[in-house]
Amino acid sequence: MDANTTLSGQSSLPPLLEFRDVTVVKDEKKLLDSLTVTIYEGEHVAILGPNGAGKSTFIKAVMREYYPLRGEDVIFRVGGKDVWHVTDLRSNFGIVSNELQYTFTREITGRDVVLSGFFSSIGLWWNEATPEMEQKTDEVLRFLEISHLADRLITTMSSGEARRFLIGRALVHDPKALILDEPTTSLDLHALHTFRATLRKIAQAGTGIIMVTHMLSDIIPETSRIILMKDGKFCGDGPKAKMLTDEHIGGHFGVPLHIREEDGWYYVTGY
Ligand SMILES: Nc1ncnc2c1ncn2[C@@H]1O[C@H](COP(=O)(O)OP(=O)(O)OP(=O)(O)O)[C@@H](O)[C@H]1O
Repeated sequence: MDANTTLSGQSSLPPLLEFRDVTVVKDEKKLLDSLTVTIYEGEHVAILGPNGAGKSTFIKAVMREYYPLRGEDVIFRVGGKDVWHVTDLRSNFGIVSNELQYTFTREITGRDVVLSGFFSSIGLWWNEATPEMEQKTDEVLRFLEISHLADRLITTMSSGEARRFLIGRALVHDPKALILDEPTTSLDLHALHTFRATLRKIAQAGTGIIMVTHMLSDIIPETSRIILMKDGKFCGDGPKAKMLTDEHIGGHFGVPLHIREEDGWYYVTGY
């Protein structure tokens, strides 16, 4: 429990995300099924679920790529507001996903990838970059300790290096939370180590981390809350130590397994 959370589990900070009874249907298939959740500002949350659970779809709903079916009880609120211009959502959420990384195939530098966060674009419209944007970009590059790589073309970087520039791109708006969709896919051990250190630094600086993953080893020690997702539904939600047990996780993924905790990190063996 962090300093901003009361014994009842309610945060004293304002809700960042409030969903009630959110159902998303595509091609006559229910991708999200009556999701109800409140995530508070500054909370570090991992949403765990097997392949096809609906994790990426949930993120798409948060970013208003998908809208829920209408209903009397439905709440679909971000930062206390029901209606958003999609670009304004960026002040609440910075997003990092593999999907996004694959779109950066053009020959632009790491610095321009970060700067492009101001335009929600892949490339840049040069004449629109203001001195304030340039300054913020430099600040983010320094914070992430990637200034020395900034002039390299993104296409010549390793996956791990490129991933950190994508985080930079997501951070230029000082979002209240960073949303990460299976962020460690294709990272080697060294890249993983650096990436995790970066995430911890962001979490400790006060930006919420909301991560969807099927890997327990992705969950940084700062994460306090685990939400379990399967078949488009949330089927468990609670403090990390209570949720990350052999019984809960084994049952959720449908395999016998053993979970071991070491220095705040969780590892799965025996499956
Ligand atoms: N636009 C769509 N139309 C129809 N079905 C879809 C659409 N998008 C996703 N799905 C289906 O919805 C289910 C959930 O997909 P989603 O990508 O959200 O799962 P996920 O939990 O992120 O999975 P993974 O861990 O494999 O990335 C899958 O069965 C997927 O095939």
